[in-house]
Amino acid sequence: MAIKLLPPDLLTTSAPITRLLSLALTPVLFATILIALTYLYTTLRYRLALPHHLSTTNDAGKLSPQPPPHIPYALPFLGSALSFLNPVPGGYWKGLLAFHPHASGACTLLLGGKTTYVLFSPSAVTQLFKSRGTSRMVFNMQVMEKGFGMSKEGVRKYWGFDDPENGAEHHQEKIWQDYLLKTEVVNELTGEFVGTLRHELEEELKDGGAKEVGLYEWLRGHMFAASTATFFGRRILEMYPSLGEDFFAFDRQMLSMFFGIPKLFILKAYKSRKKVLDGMEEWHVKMMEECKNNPADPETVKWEPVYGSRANRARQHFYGRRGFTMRGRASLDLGFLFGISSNAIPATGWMLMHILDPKADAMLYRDVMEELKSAVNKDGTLNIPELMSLPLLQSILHEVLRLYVDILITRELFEDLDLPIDDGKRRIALKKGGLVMAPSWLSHRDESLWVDPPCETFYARRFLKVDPETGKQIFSTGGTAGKFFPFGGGKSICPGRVFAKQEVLACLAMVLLGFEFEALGYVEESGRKRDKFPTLRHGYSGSGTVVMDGDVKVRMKRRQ
Ligand code: HEM
Repeated sequence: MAIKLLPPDLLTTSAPITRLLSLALTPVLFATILIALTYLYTTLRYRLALPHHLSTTNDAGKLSPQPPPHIPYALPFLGSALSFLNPVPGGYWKGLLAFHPHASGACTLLLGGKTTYVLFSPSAVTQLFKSRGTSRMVFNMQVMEKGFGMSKEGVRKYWGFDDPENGAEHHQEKIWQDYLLKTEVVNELTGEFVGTLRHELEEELKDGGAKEVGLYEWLRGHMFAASTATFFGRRILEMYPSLGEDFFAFDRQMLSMFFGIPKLFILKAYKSRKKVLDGMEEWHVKMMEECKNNPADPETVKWEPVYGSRANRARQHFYGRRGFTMRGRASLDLGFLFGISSNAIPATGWMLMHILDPKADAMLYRDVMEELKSAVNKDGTLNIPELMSLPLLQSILHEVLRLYVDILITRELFEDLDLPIDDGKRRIALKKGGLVMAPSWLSHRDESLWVDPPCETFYARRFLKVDPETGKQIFSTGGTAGKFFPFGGGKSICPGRVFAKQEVLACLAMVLLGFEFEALGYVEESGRKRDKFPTLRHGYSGSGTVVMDGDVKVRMKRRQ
C-alpha cells in the first residue's frame, strides 16, 4: 500500500531518493555543525576567561575588570534558555555549579538572546542593591504582559511610553510609600487582617468537636480570604466566592506563561488566567457602578467593603485617571493579588508545618506556644509589637524564607556597572543593556555561607544568638547582607515586607492559640500517605515562596 503511494520515478530509480535524502539531511547536518561549533567556541571562551576571573591579581589594577565568564551553550540565540527551564527547584543551579566554581561569585548566561549576569557573591549582590544604574521596569513590563495577561498597549500606557510625565513608576512608588509602608498604615492593615481572620476562624468547629484536615490546605483558604478582603474589600469574595481556588490554579502555572512556553503546550495555564481575569473584570464593573466610578477617598476613609484598603483605592484612582479599561484593571489587580498571596500564604504554611512536624525538634511546638502566650494581652487580644519581637518565631520565619524563597531578583542595566567580588579582591564589569540577576537559591543555599547545620537543613533556631550582655537568646540576621534577601533589595525591594511579617506572625499566632493540633502524618497532594515531610513542589526557577508538594495531616479542635 505504502509503495503504491510513491511517485513512479521514485519506484524505478534510487537517484531521486538519494537526492531527496541529501536535501532533507542538509539542514540537519548544517544544524549539527552549527551546534557543535557554537558549543566548541563557547566552551573555549569559558575556559580562557575563567582563570582571569578567578585571579585575585586584578585588585592591584594589573588587569581591568571583565564581565564574568560566559557559561558554554550549544544553541545559538537561545543559549541556556532550555536548560534554565528545569522544573526541579534548584535543578538548573545544581547543574551549573557542578562545573562552574561557586567561589567565582558570578557568571554570564545567554537566555533567549539576552545577556544575563548572574550574581552570587554577597559583596556583588549588596552593591547591586545600592547601585543607581539599574531598573526593574523591563522585568515588570514582561510580568504584566506575559504573566498577568495585560495588553501591550495597556503596558505601554502604564509605564507612560507615549506620555512619560504620566508613567506609573513614580505614582506606584508613592502609593506604596503612603499606603503600604507607613507604620500607621501597616498597623491599620494588620488590624483589619486580624479582625477578618478572627471572624473566619470563629466559624471553625463552633460545636466544640474535632476534625481531620490537610494543614496547609485548611490554612490557605482562611488566609487567602482574610488577606484578599483586607486589601480588596469584602465584596470581591461575595461576588466571586471561588476566587481563591481559581487564583491558586493560575498561580501554579503563571511562570510557564511568563517564560514564553508556547501556548499550545500550556492551554490549561491560559484558561486558568482567563477565568480569574473574567471574574475580576466582572467584579470591577459592578463595583464601579456601586461607587459611581469614584472609590472612597484613600486619605479620609480607612477601609470600606467595595474597594477595601487605602492602598487599593489609591491604585484604583490612579488607574481611573489613566483611563484603564476594566480588563486592564483586572490584570493589574491580578498582579497585586499575586504580590499579596503568593509568598505570605505558603511561608505561613511552611512555618506551621515545621512547628507541628511530629518527626522534628520535639521541643519546638512547646517553645513556640510558650513564646506566643507572652504576646497575648490580658483581654485575650494579640499584642502585635510584642509578637513581632519574639526571637524564636522570627527565627522560624527567616529560616522558612531562607529555605523556601526561590526568587530571581532581576534588573536591567541602563549604564555599565562595576561590582566587587570577594569583598573587592576581584571586580567584574557588567555592560549596559544586559540583565543582572541575583537568584536567592544560590545565596540562601550556599553551603559555604550556611554551615551549621548544613544549608539544606531546616533549622528553626538558625537565627538565634545569645546576647553576651544579658545571656538571653536574641534574634539576629547580622552578617547576612547580600546572602539573604527574600524581599529583594534596593529601591525595588518588596513594598509589602513590613505588612507581610505582621500578617504571617499574626496568622500563625491566631491559629496556634485558637486550636490544638495533633499531627497524624504526611500526605501527597493527592491525599495519599507518604513517609517523608513535604518538600518543594516542582516549578520553574523564580516561583517566589515555593509551595509544598504535599501536606501534614492533622486532627484539630478548639482550645478550651
Ligand atoms: C513572605 C512574603 C513576601 C515575600 C517573600 C515577598 C517578596 C517579594 C520580592 C522578592 C519582590 C521583588 C523585589 C525586588 O525585585 O527587589 C516583591 C515585590 C512586590 N511585593 Fe512582595 N513579598 C511578600 C509579601 C508581600 C505582600 C504581603 C505584599 C502586599 C501587601 C507584597 C507586595 C509586593 C509588590 C506590590 C511588589 C512589586 C513592587 C514593584 O513592582 O515595585 N509582597 N515581593
